[in-house]
Amino acid sequence: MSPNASPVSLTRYLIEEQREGRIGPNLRLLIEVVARACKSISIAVGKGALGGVLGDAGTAGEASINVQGEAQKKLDVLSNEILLEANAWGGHLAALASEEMDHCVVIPDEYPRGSYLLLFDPLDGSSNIDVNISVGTIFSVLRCPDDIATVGDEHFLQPGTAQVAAGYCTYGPSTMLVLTIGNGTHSFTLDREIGSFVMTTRGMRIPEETREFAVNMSNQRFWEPPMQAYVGDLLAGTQGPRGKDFNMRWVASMVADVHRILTRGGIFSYPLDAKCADKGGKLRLMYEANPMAFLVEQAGGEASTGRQRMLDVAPTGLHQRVPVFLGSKREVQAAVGYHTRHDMGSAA
Ligand SMILES: O=P(O)(O)OC[C@H]1O[C@](O)(COP(=O)(O)O)[C@@H](O)[C@@H]1O
Ligand SMILES: [Mg+2]
Ligand SMILES: [Mg+2]
Repeated sequence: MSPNASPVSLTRYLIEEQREGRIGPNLRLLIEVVARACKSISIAVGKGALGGVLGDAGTAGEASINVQGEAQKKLDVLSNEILLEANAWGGHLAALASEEMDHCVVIPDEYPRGSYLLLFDPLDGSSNIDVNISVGTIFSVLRCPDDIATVGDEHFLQPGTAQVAAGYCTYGPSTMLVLTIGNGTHSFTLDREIGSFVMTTRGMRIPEETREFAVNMSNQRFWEPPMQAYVGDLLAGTQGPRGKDFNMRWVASMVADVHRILTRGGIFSYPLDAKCADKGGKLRLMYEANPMAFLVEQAGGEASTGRQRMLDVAPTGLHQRVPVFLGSKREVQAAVGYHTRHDMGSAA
């Protein structure tokens, strides 16, 4: 446990925040339900091959494909079902949207309509499931407009600044929930013996400077010129204009890469490249980039598309993709600088 952490459970933390008037009882309940679902996913992930949950979803040799055109893993489908079932009874939610579903699921009329919208990436880093590397769940909470007759996908299309809560759960050597309700970013570690999340860092802070970057280098030749120039200068180290050597890490689970950056600094980027340019990027705005941007800003970092603050992007689709740069403030500003200078026509 970090020296500044108080030994409080997630439940107690949320009750304190409610007492302070920062959240209402419905948002508290919603976060508790998501956390409970994450515990179930953690158990399924932890069983691995013994639970029969590894490998691709689908039957009779036919791959199951999601709305993104990506093959689903069994755990993608199972995690999605766990989150849907946990939230289905209503009360706190009006509708849910997921990476794994084409459109939102609206809480049926027979249940009271809640005041929130929940978005999630039920299992992030799917390519790592079968090789026992950390994966995670990412979630974002928005308010549901109250002057509407029926809820639809369009009501989710709110900028990241409208998020009232965001978080992720990482299923690694330990299971950790990292949460913000707009009052700092805090981490909770699952105590498996007692079955509850216990706060292990209150107020995570990302160092402003870094010597570590995270990017999939195999895409280098597909990047735009400003990204080529930026990473070229990182690789030049002490011999180049940055004047320092950089280290590189790439887990290929956004949750794990962002968790490292929240813990010890760094910059994470999934830039625009020629392979994904027609889609706008690789990572999804509503349930990957925006919740991570909220967490990172609340920890003193920055998050950008390279050309715009991430949280200011006006969404146009539930599954919209964006380029992503996030992490240590000065390093994100440096990466954005290359894009700005390039777009202004000067040498990056
Ligand atoms: O395999 P690549 O191209 O390096 O992409 C890795 C990225 O894709 C993702 O796995 C996408 O998430 P999903 O697994 O939820 O589709 C990110 O977690 C990760 O940062
Ligand atoms: Mg993902
Ligand atoms: Mg996913």
